[in-house]
Amino acid sequence: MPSMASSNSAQRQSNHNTDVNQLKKLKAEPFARRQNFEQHRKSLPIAAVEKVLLEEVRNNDTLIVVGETGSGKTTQLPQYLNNGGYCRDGGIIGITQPRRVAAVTVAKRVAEECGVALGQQVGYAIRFEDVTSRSTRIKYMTDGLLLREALLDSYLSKYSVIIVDEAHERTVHTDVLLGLLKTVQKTRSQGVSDAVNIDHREAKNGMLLEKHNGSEVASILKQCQGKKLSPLKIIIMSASLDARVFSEYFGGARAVHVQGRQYPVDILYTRQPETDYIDATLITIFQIHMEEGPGDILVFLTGQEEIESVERLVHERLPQLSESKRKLLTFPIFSSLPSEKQMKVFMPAPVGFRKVILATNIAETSVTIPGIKYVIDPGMVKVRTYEASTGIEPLIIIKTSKAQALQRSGRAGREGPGKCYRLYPESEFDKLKDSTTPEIKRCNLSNVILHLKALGIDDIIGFDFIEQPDRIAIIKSMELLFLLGALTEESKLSDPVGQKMARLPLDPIYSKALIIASQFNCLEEMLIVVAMLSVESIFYAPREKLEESRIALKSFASPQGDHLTLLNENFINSRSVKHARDIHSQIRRNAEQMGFHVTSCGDDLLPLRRCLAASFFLNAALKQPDGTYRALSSGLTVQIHPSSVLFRMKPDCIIFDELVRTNHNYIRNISRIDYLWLAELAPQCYALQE
Ligand SMILES: Nc1ncnc2c1ncn2[C@@H]1O[C@H](COP(=O)(O)OP(=O)(O)OP(=O)(O)O)[C@@H](O)[C@H]1O
Repeated sequence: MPSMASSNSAQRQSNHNTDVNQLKKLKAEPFARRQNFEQHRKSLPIAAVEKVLLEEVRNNDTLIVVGETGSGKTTQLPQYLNNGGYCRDGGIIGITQPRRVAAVTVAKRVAEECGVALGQQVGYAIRFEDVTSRSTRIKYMTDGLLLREALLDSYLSKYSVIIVDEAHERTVHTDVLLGLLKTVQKTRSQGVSDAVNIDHREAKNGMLLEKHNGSEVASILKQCQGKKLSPLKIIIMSASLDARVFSEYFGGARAVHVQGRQYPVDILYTRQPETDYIDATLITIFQIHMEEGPGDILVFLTGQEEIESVERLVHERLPQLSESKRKLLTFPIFSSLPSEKQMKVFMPAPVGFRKVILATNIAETSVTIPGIKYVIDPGMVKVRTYEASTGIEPLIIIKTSKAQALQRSGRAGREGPGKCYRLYPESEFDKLKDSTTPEIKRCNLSNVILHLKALGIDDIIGFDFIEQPDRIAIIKSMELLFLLGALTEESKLSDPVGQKMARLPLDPIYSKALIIASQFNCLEEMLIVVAMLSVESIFYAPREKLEESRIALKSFASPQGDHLTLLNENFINSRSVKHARDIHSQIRRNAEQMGFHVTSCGDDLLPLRRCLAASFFLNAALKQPDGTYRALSSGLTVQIHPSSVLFRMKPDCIIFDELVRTNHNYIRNISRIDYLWLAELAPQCYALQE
């Protein structure tokens, strides 16, 4: 027995030792990690100018910071400002990113560097996802989200500093935000203390009271009352930005250049132009895999279809390699991929495997994807354009700008030296445009106008944009909003339609469809349709099995059209379906918060089609004798896309969701409607002639 006891005690002793050792290890691990982070932070080029930067921010209300990719701007500057006292008195440092994935991953990284739980001192907020708390002092977010916040608090009063990151991308949100920040800064520096006025104004136009319940309104008013607004510091940041444009816009603001990059990136060009960049991409992937040392590969492609096709081709070719060389894993990332799938690219590859990330320009700026050593850049990008004369928004594939090429190569060289393979000759690089045409110059402006109107900015043409959008585009977009009932004849936001549309984070036509559906008692169905329309096609039709997939689609096609077919739950592309489900639950929550009644029209889907006619009436088309269609508002001759269930049926009158321009003007997502409904449901557009 004693021996037992002694053995037990020996066992206990040994357990105790193990526990203590484990505890020591546990304590030591974060300590070692923190030391690593400290070392890493000190080694970044920006660290050498920390003091200078703080001094510049102190002396200037607006500052432009330009530095090479990976120099530490996005992750470090907010931390410097926090340490420099800019969060005293509860102020928040807000950093905007053009893309959700950057906001999320950078926030995670900075929380780790600061040794805090994500959502505490460091957090992020993106559409429908808020990972912040009362203690958050450094907040990463999308530029679109900050614009939405401005609807609630016109002075952005909780922010002491706002950093607009990747400003060179000139997304439409960035441009609108810059204009707004300029006004906010001016007002705040005039020392406006009567913040209650903002809330009265908002309460008057019904926004604030609708958005919050009574107690929230009271608490917001309390926060604002008597609080003197502090001046707002604005920092505009990018690696490849034309500092002069921003400096001029902000009245000659100072620009600071952060010199140096962390690791070199070798840029390689092809000798000749490539005729097929997909094929060249595949060859380069395998060449790197066979000939180069360890390190993951990041490939830039133009969209989901291209990514999925390269993914398939890589997998088809892999079996031709020797067993030991087959350890290659592909990971796609594009904006309509659900976030948890997007996050997979940030996970390390299993030991011995090489990761190939197939990305759109979503991974072009701000992000650090651990493990990336090689970047393949075919030099192409897909952009949406806008033709004001016809109101159509074709997606086209164009060459990248120099700024984009630099950003892409900058995704390597972040953890060690890297290589970037540009799949075009060097002489071509010299011919590229310096920067991308700002989105505001090539997009439908109806969302922007709706937003500005909701912010109380009525004079859109007179708004101080960094670059004025095309006047005709403004007028056309206002016309569209008027026809949708969002604007009054005096061009004011209508109440309640315009107010509600401004609050729904959707394309105005989709918002309108939801509003009407709540009146037609088919919101349940319309929420599904809108969610499905918000993702890339849920139907998967590989080129080599086109006929088979068409037969499969037929089995659940609705003779009334594609919108009703979307309701039949025959989900095929699980990725898109998952994403559509997420969007569905988000917009449903949104609609419920706004007091919409989510009811179903049951088996009789007639109200849903009438509702589609009442919201998509600007996209109505009539069959012509030769089987093509004439789009009623633009007068364009269009054709039903072969993927539509109505491709062969060809009804007399239809509405469509999208026009895609290839060698034809194809329309997609189509529903059969009755011609007479147009005059009945959209008389503002189709009054019947006596
Ligand atoms: N998630 C991460 N994992 C590993 N290292 C990271 C991560 N995020 C940042 N880093 C490291 O921190 C460095 C600085 O990143 P940061 O995003 O601050 O640079 P930046 O100057 O803003 O670059 P860019 O202009 O490309 O956005 C990176 O080069 C990388 O070494």
